[in-house]
Amino acid sequence: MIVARNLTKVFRDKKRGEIRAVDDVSFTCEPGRIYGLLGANGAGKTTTLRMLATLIAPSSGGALVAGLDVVKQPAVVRARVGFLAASTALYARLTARETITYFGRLHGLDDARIASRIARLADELGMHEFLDRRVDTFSTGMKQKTSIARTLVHDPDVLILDEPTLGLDVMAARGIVRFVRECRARGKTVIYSTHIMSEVEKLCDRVGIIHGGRLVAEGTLDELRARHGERDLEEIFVKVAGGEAVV
Ligand SMILES: Nc1ncnc2c1ncn2[C@@H]1O[C@H](COP(=O)(O)OP(=O)(O)OP(=O)(O)O)[C@@H](O)[C@H]1O
Repeated sequence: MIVARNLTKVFRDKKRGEIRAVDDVSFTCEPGRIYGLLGANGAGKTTTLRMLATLIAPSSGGALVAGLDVVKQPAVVRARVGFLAASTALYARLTARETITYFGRLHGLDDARIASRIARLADELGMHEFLDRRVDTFSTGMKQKTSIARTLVHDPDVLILDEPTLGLDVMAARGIVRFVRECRARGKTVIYSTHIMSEVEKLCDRVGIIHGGRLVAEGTLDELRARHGERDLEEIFVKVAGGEAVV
């Protein structure tokens, strides 16, 4: 479960001055549910996810992730969370299996556990054909599957996925979306950031639309449709986030 309460992050930038990248954001995502964080470039999605994954500390407010406080217990939170960053780099010279093993060891897993996790993740993500090939021979889709597998090697309860289908072709993106659905069916708590409306409509149980660092609309798709008198999520998005960005 993820409970964000008044999450706020202020950056101080020499040129731009004070930037309220995330401003008073509160929401809840239950286990077995996918929460979609929808926003344009620069809206504050990545900053929100980085606070939930304990990579940066909030300026104010806080969050409970898997029942743990991100500010007071960051190391324990990290053990329970899999964070897929939008710009994950992989070591070109390692194979997929070596990459996942490396991250498994960083999480303190023994070799038998790592081998069984790799077998399972390779089944679920369709990775068997390229597990023992070097990453520098991979397509973008293969790289993304490897990044996801290394992110989830420790079988975390909470998945924090920042634009997981960015740059993928339709078939590769569908494979990732199917995998995320299966994670939900197994009871994982998933937060999924994207700017692709159709993915939110297909995948997410609740949606938060973030604009200029603020959560400008929040609820199930049906609630948002009823509240804004529109069926199409893109129309709702333009209504609530169509103005100039605040930051
Ligand atoms: N370390 C930082 N220092 C200064 N400003 C930052 C920093 N990180 C993010 N920002 C600013 O905070 C705002 C929100 O950025 P963020 O990356 O969270 O947006 P986003 O919704 O993830 O966008 P995108 O879809 O482009 O990744 C932007 O104005 C960005 O320039």
